[in-house]
Amino acid sequence: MRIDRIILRHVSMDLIHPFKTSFGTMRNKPFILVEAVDRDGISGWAESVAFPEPSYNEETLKTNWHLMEQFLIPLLQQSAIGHPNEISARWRHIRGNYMAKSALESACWDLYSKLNGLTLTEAIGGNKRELDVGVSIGIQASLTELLEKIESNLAKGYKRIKIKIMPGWDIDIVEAVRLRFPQIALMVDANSAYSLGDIDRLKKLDEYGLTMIEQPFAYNDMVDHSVLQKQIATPVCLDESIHSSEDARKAIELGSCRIINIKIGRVGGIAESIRLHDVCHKAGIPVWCGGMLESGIGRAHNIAISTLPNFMFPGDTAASSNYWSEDIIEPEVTIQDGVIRVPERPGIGFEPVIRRIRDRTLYEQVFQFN
Ligand SMILES: O=C(O)CCC(=O)C1=CC=C[C@@H](O)[C@@H]1C(=O)O
Ligand SMILES: [Mg+2]
Repeated sequence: MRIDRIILRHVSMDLIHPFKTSFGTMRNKPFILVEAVDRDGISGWAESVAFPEPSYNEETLKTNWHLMEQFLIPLLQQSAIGHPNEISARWRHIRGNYMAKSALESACWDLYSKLNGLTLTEAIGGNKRELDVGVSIGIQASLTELLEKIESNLAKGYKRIKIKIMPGWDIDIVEAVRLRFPQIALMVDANSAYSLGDIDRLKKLDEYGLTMIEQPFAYNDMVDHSVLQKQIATPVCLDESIHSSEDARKAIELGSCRIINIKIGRVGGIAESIRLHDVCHKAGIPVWCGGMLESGIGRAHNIAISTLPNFMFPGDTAASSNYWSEDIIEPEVTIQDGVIRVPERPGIGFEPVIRRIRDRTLYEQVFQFN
């Protein structure tokens, strides 16, 4: 691949519904959109999933822009890239900043796929043509509103319901949801809202047949999660704690979890996501694809990674209409009976709509390659 230029755009999209978790409420999603253009004008696309505040991890939109501009793009400018698998080695001396690395590397995967007439799924080595899909529902103003949201999402066909919990919005809520919907695939995500002192409270969740309890403890913990996992039957799923395939190996070794949520951005890109998937597959630990309220472009990457064989649970890759009045891709991501059909067009398989992107771009910068 001979990249001619990389364009970074600061894009902002309004969510159609506020999304509340244990660490805050989002009403708007600002993010960095990456376009990698080759010398023949073919573009590869991806987005950074870093939030404007360091609430999910320590990265933000601004730290990402700084890392891309000052360190990561200059390393890509040094020489032509053969295969996107080579990219992570170029910046292995740069610590962390996984979401910044992932956005650039993933755009190169899309470009590489298009230049070689492959779908991103084929380039990654995926083997599925359709995916079961779940939906993640934020903390609501009341239990009534939560039950209504679950009802409406089940009616749309979603195969799994994920609800957020935090102290004061947990056991009673899960009990009421399970009472109303005794058979549904139900999971909870605590986003690190609890600590070991809450272990007796969390043990009560074992009574509700949850598919998993996601990230109950600190965003950088494995040890306390292993204490909890030994005391509950419900699988613990790690999200924020896992930044690499090495983290996954250690978490599995410690018995910290029985399931891992893979987010391409959180682990530094597609190549590392594949390595993480393979470590878990070998250890018999199933994975699924989490979401970060992405636009259709990030959603397209999530669809492709979810086609790998050890992605065993419905992911958070809900339809575009669950987030946006209008997405920035065509066609939009849609579901039929809770299933997404994997696109068979080259690359990410969805076309970015330049006019809509322009209408939502607050600032852009072009980085010319020699
Ligand atoms: O619909 C989606 O994109 C998933 C949303 C979601 O559950 C999350 C997004 C971002 C951070 C967290 O709040 C949470 C998660 O941890 O999975
Ligand atoms: Mg999570």
